[in-house]
Amino acid sequence: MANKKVCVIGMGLIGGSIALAIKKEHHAEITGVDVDKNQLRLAKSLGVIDVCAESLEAGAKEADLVVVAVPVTKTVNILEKLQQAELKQGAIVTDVGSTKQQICASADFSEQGVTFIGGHPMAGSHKSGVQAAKPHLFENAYYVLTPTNGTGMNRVIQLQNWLKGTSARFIEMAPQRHDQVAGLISHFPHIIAAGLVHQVRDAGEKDGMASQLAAGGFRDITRIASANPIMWRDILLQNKEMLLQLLEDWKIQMNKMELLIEEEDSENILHYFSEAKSFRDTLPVREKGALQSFYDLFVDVPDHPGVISDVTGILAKNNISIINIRIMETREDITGVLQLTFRSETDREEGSRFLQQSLYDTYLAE
Ligand SMILES: NC(=O)c1ccc[n+]([C@@H]2O[C@H](COP(=O)([O-])OP(=O)(O)OC[C@H]3O[C@@H](n4cnc5c(N)ncnc54)[C@H](O)[C@@H]3O)[C@@H](O)[C@H]2O)c1
Ligand SMILES: O=C(O)C(=O)C[C@]1(C(=O)O)C=C[C@@H](O)C=C1
Repeated sequence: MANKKVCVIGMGLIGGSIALAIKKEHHAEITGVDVDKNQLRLAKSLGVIDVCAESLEAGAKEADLVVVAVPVTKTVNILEKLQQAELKQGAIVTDVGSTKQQICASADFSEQGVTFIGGHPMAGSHKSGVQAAKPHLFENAYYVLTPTNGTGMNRVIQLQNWLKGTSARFIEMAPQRHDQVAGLISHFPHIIAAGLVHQVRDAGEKDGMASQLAAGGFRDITRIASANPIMWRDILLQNKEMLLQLLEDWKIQMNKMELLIEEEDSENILHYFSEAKSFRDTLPVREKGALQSFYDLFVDVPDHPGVISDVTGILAKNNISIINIRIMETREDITGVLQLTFRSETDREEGSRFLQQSLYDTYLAE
């Protein structure tokens, strides 16, 4: 799509990643808008956008596609402003918000000859800001679109075409259904993660031992508590009814567990964990979406000082980031195994290639 224009409002993690994904597939000029001028300048210097807009209205005016990527309460304000603004006839406006009902209810562009289609790429990170943006952030993730009955099929296809570079899997859903599902698998777990962190903090242990020992499991289950608090405050406020219902269900579940422990009901405690394990084990592991997925690579390493920094150095030199590294127990025939965790299949493949070029043996699990 040559000579086309895209406007991305909100130059953070998601806006930046969408802009990069669009750049991969289209020769469009991308204009960025952000209230934080530093983020906007950074986006320009990183090559995420081509132009910094002076204002929301100026940025959106000539755009064929407008993507709103700000916290969800701000999304509603911005959509209202866009409805008062001059937009290009036939443009598509979309958003990336983690909630859909209030946003979609606030978007009526019919008088402007513009189509609004709500969207939510169901992958992300606890990091914020354009510096964390990646073109492949949504690779293999579900990308929910919420067209209404009146949205032409060709408009949905056009939007999917714009977003082709995300390599995401599009799925259509009604806004209400989206908020139910996202509440269950994303919004509510966030409350629990933050709650667990509060529980440790409030225990107020003087020797700080619990924080010091908080390792593996605790860090895994609470990673998302490090996410942007403004983003999550807004999500909770917009999905109020569903979250209140889920809190009620949770209390019932915890009361049940309280009783089982009180009664030392070993059979049913075992049953509770076994059932959870069976269900958890059936969830897709190599796909993003409801659950974040990671891509592991195993590397045989000799027992030699500096080997870890050599491996990480090779990856860093080639701009491949890893999100975790673990030294696994030594096997008899070789001296050590490093488990490297990548964010995407592409990163893992590239990482493996560069390490093999440096004569490391790499392999996947199983
Ligand atoms: N982070 C995730 O994992 C994730 C995943 C999918 C969807 N989302 C959704 O994406 C949206 C953006 O999240 P993010 O993680 O990119 O946040 P972020 O904090 O990285 O970026 C948000 C950006 O929006 C800007 N902004 C705020 N108000 C603005 C306004 N009125 N006008 C212009 N710019 C404004 C901020 O300055 C910031 O640069 C949210 O709606 C969130 O629910 C987030
Ligand atoms: O991986 C993370 O850090 C996320 O929290 C990503 C996550 C999620 O809950 O899965 C968070 C909010 C978004 O709306 C979509 C994805």
